[in-house]
Amino acid sequence: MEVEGVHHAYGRRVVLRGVDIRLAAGVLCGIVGENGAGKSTLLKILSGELQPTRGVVRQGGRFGYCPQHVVLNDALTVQQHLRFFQRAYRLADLRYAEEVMDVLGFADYAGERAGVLSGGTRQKLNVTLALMHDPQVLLLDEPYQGFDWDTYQRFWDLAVRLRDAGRSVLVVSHLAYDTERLDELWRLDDGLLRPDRAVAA
Ligand SMILES: Nc1ncnc2c1ncn2[C@@H]1O[C@H](COP(=O)(O)OP(=O)(O)OP(=O)(O)O)[C@@H](O)[C@H]1O
Repeated sequence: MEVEGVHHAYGRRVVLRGVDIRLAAGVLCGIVGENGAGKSTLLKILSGELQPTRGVVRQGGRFGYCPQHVVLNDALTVQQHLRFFQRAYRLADLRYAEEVMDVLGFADYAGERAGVLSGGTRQKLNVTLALMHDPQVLLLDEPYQGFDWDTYQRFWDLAVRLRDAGRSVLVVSHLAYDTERLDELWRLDDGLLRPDRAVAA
């Protein structure tokens, strides 16, 4: 995925002022920035949910997008969500989804309606729905919000595993914890992305 000169404004509020980034295969990349810096706006543009005011986004292959705000249907069970997305992604089975559920530790909730799940469990489902078709490019907006410590650790293990399997993983957060797990770290500030630290992979 390649992004060149992306600008975005909401009315007169300019949020992005020329963002460039290249997300290579087999790279685990982080973007940090203060609240309101424009991180979610950038991810919405990368995922195609939002059209930039100006600039180019080039992407190839399957991608998975985990939005910051969980989008679930409270009346449907976890299993029904998986089936719905299985159809949308045209998957033959749910084996990989079930593997991700095991890693995130919520396989026991398959029969529960989304409306009764705890915030952290809703987020686990949100992440699973973004991952279950094994995308080549993964865009994760504050993916570990509400996770307990164990799940948080397992989430990072999974992110590293996906990176090692050649996927591009982009994690956006307002907190820069665990930066040693990342290959690249960028800071979004004043509408521009600047390298915070670059580690040779
Ligand atoms: N639909 C919108 N209309 C108008 N302004 C918006 C809209 N969405 C976001 N903004 C504004 O754009 C700026 C960037 O918002 P964005 O959600 O991208 O920031 P963020 O870095 O993801 O913040 P946070 O860490 O709090 O999630 C903020 O000032 C926000 O108020």
